[in-house]
Amino acid sequence: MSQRPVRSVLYIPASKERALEKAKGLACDAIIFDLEDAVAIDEKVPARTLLAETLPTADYGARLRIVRVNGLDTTWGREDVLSVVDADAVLLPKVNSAADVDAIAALTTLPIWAMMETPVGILNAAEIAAHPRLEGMVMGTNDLAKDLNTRHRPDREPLLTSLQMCLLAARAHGVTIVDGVYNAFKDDAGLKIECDQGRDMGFEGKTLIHPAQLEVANAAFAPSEAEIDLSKRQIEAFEQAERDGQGVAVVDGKIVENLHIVTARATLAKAHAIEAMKD
Ligand SMILES: CC(C)(COP(=O)(O)OP(=O)(O)OC[C@H]1O[C@@H](n2cnc3c(N)ncnc32)[C@H](O)[C@@H]1OP(=O)(O)O)[C@@H](O)C(=O)NCCC(=O)NCCSC(=O)C[C@H](O)C(=O)O
Ligand SMILES: [Mg+2]
Repeated sequence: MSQRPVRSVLYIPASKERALEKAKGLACDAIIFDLEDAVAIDEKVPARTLLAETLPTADYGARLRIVRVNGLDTTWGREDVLSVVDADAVLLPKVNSAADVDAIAALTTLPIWAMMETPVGILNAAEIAAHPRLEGMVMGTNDLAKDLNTRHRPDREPLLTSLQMCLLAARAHGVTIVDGVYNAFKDDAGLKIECDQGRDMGFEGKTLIHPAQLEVANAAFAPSEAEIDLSKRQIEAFEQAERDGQGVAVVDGKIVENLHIVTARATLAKAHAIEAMKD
């Protein structure tokens, strides 16, 4: 899991100069500068050039800077990867196997993230997550829904198996993982439901397509005041129990063991990391 908050991961088409500028002041934890699906064919090369010029000098503060390149089987993929020097990670779309990660690893020394959005990729999630150069996974729920022939439903039931397989793989191998996008960017209520579902499942954040979605995602993936308060009380109670020679404490009528303290400490660490992002 990431030590840095990745509650809100905003896609920005790298062709849009205005959006590249605007992002410097947006409350997102991470940015995906997109050279792939958000960029029209005629704009691919100019967008790559613009991004290569922008990233070394632009101040994006503490935001994680991830560049999504075109696939290595396209005209642009290889040059895209070679052009990315100043970023925190390179994101490869439509990853199908660990061999795909090998292929991009041969072109860059930057950390690698993988889009999980093909049926073969989902079936190979464990070997992809286990790749030594892989640091993050991003669910591509639009491509996945297309390839699975599913229809979008508010409960995302047709996608749950795929989402959980990737989560299992990410958790098993200590890799960061964020949820897919919510296309209806003016529907805050629907976005909140999907963010809450993703948070409950274990995702660390959500990918977003519009600045209007940031607030909902940031709130959903941050520890709530109630969670922070409970974590503090659990730690206090457990430490007292230990001093009393006990291995278990009780808080709000529920047992608290060492494993709960691991979660409580992680909750407080995340809250602190989010606070630090504001500096
Ligand atoms: C969806 C959009 C095309 C809407 O654009 P627009 O009509 O320009 O929106 P607004 O007029 O409401 O914009 C208001 C201001 O906000 C800025 N803006 C808009 N979007 C972004 C953004 N993503 N990042 C930064 N800034 C943004 C505008 O410039 C306006 O600023 P100002 O001029 O100062 O008022 C547009 O939002 C958009 O292009 N979004 C990104 C789409 C995208 O990246 N798609 C690809 C990723 S999704 C995907 O591929 C997932 C995956 O692969 C899968 O398979 O699921
Ligand atoms: Mg996609």
